[in-house]
Amino acid sequence: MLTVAMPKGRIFEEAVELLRKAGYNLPPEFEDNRRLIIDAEEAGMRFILAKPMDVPTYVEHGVADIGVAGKDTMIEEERDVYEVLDLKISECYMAVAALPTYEKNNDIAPKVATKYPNLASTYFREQGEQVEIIKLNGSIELAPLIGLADRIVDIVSTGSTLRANGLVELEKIVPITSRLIVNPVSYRMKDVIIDEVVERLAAVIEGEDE
Ligand SMILES: Nc1ncnc2c1ncn2[C@@H]1O[C@H](COP(=O)(O)OP(=O)(O)OP(=O)(O)O)[C@@H](O)[C@H]1O
Ligand SMILES: O=P(O)(O)OC[C@H]1O[C@H](OP(=O)(O)OP(=O)(O)O)[C@H](O)[C@@H]1O
Repeated sequence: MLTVAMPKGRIFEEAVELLRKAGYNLPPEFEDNRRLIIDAEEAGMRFILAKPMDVPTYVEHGVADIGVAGKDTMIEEERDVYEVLDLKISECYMAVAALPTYEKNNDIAPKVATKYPNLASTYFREQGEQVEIIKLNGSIELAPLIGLADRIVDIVSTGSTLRANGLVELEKIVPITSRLIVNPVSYRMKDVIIDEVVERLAAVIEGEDE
């Protein structure tokens, strides 16, 4: 049995679709979103359904052999796991945004609100800019509107959340897609089954790219 950590939320459905296309027979329990552990005996897999940001933690600790995680989560969490395949799902990017009236004032460290404090502080350090990071857990776009922060670092996909809140994108930081990640010990012990999962998923992804 392979234990697979899956992110609840928006990646979940796309990841399930990918696994089904790769020939894994997943039971109807996948449509019941209150279940946190689902056995898919035919596929030889047990799925655990975690918060997206926690998937690398489960995989690093080895309670899941493999998992699906956004690149954003991988950058933020820096867990000791292997990233083996770009699943090319849940495409988006990380960006800096602000109100259109925002002007840089080099004398004061601007406040930056984000759900990704590590990613954001690394980015601004690399830019040579000193900022104060304010960690929030969601609705990041609210921060500049009510004066909590000067800028935000957040995920952009269609851009409609920024537009709806009158914010403008200032810089793109990094493109994001979901990745297949693997626990290093599991990869040694279960290399044959894990390689098969990687190959089957890769074949579907390549087929969809054509
Ligand atoms: N607007 C988006 N479009 C495409 N992919 C996105 C978008 N927002 C987030 N993602 C990707 O999906 C992952 C999970 O996002 P989701 O919004 O489902 O969870 P979350 O906001 O981290 O969790 P929760 O809201 O349960 O705390 C992110 O880590 C990112 O990789
Ligand atoms: O460019 P868009 O297509 O509008 O997508 C971007 C939005 O999607 C995500 O938020 P989510 O819906 O996960 O809500 P959250 O703010 O609670 O994280 C992200 O944090 C942005 O707010």
